[in-house]
Amino acid sequence: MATINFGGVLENVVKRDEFPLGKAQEVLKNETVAVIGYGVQGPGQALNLRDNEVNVIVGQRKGTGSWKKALADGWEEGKTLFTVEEACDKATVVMNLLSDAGQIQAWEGMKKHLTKGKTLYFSHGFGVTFHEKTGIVPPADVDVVLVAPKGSGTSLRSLFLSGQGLNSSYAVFQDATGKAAERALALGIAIGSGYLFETTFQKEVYSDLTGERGVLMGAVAGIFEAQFNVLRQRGHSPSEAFNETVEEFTQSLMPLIAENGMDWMFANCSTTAQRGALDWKGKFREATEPVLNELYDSVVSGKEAEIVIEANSKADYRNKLEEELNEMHSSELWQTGLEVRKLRPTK
Ligand SMILES: NC(=O)C1=CN([C@@H]2O[C@H](COP(=O)(O)OP(=O)(O)OC[C@H]3O[C@@H](n4cnc5c(N)ncnc54)[C@H](O)[C@@H]3O)[C@@H](O)[C@H]2O)C=CC1
Ligand SMILES: CC(=O)[C@](C)(O)C(=O)O
Ligand SMILES: [Mg+2]
Ligand SMILES: [Mg+2]
Repeated sequence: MATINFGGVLENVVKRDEFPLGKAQEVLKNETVAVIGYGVQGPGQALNLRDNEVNVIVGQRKGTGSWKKALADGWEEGKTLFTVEEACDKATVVMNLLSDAGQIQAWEGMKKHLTKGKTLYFSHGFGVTFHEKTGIVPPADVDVVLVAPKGSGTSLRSLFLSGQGLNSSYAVFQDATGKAAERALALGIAIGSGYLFETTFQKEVYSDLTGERGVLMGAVAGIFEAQFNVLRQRGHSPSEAFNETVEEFTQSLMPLIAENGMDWMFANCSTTAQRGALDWKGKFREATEPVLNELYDSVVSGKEAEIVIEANSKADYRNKLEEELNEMHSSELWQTGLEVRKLRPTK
């Protein structure tokens, strides 16, 4: 553990140099780790574990698209690729990376195999926190832990391959063996996390649902649409509206924020821009803070969980999501984006 001063607040975090991969491998050396679900997080975590020489198998519904993806990634049926229940049976560490709605449907079948001393792992606090809606109540004699990478499984894999890592939170919900925290950290390091910060299942799900509905996805999508629309309505060309809303943000200014913070990005823009942005920033904060509070309340009340469970438990939930993403894809905004991306010079 390292104590870091985050802008005046002290917090304990776990870095790779204090919990090196060798230590994680030692903790996991007698474990059979089953990654259940091969959607987005499944491949990222399973492939990183495999490359880190952890004894890992995959459990997935046979014949699905994800099953085929697992085969294509080199998992072998009957050797390292099994049905969900078979993998849970063989495993000592069960990593539940099914979709949050899928976890509800698969739970009874998985629970049978969670015998004394095993570890049950999640990458989201959803199922356990909203147990009244999900029915996910782990047996008392298993360790229950969480490692939640703060980003897409796709990035978890690509950053691992480039020698970097995504930060993750970790939590212990139930420590039946006295080893739950050590196991959580070992798994966190072995899946390729950057640094790990401690949380609880409840705090993880509250912050995660807020973040993705808010700034990370919902808000950014909404504010892009709003500004693009205003510029188009005021007579600007698609090129101008798109470049001034999205392309400049992702290609020029966002990387500067990532590199050295918001003030650094501001400092690299004109004094004209700085003056105006500093003046308007407060207005945007005030306009959005009530919306974010409304969102947080909706998360805490369980309403967001209910909506997700109801929608994503339907047989055709993927078609419905795809339809909505297609609508986004075919909008003038994102069709402009498609063309603008093609116009990016290549080396
Ligand atoms: N997508 C991401 O990058 C992130 C996901 N998470 C969390 O990780 C977990 C997994 O998420 P994703 O990878 O996005 O899941 P996903 O939506 O890609 O689904 C994963 C797998 O679940 C399987 N599945 C769905 N319903 C099933 C059922 N009834 N029975 C058996 N299998 C079923 C699907 O075949 C699929 O392969 C979730 O708890 C999610 O909140 C956390 C951080 C980021
Ligand atoms: C990628 C991630 O961490 C999200 C946005 O919370 C999710 O996919 O659920
Ligand atoms: Mg998240
Ligand atoms: Mg999430």
